[in-house]
Amino acid sequence: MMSNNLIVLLSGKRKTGKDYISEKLLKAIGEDKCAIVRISEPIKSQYAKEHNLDLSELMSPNKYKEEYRKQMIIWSDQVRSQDPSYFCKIACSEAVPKPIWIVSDIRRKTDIKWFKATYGGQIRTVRISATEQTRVNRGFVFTKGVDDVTSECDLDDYTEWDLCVANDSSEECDCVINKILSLINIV
Ligand SMILES: Nc1ncnc2c1ncn2[C@@H]1O[C@H](COP(=O)(O)OP(=O)(O)OP(=O)(O)O)[C@@H](O)[C@H]1O
Repeated sequence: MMSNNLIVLLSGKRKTGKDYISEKLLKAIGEDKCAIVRISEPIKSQYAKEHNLDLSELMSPNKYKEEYRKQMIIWSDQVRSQDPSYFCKIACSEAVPKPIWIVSDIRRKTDIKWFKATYGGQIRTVRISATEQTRVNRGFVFTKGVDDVTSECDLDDYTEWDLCVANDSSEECDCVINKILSLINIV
């Protein structure tokens, strides 16, 4: 990436709308200036490779993916115990160079630490929330081994967000997009 560029780190619990907001931001900023970076991509591709699985199935939001979610969390934690920023580094090295990156799935304090240590003042952090009822309406089902472990809970007590936003409705979502755009000085 060139200097003076920005990286927006998005965090939020399952079904708060991280992907949804990332796609809306991408459209609002424009694909010429912006790319979505997913830390889950190298996790899935490396997991698939090591376990001889079909990556396209693993990437799709279906039952197959859900079955492997727990196993992938355990496997990726083992990798992280050797190198906490392993997947962040791969995701960034494989990302398309653009002035603005939106990292759609920040889950750990060590992720934020690595991004800040590597990209310094280019980082903006955003926490997305939604009520439990909203998340349930969007299909959230509490799953042991997924929703009660570090990957889902590590950032619950993080307080240094540049911006905290609620995404419970389409009206709120427009407001969320505008707030993020003004955080990165695009409006
Ligand atoms: N503001 C909104 N208005 C309407 N639908 C929304 C809104 N935000 C999210 N959704 C819908 O809620 C569902 C969950 O959103 P999304 O997949 O973006 O969540 P997520 O935080 O990325 O979840 P996960 O961590 O499980 O991947 C999707 O079907 C999405 O279209």
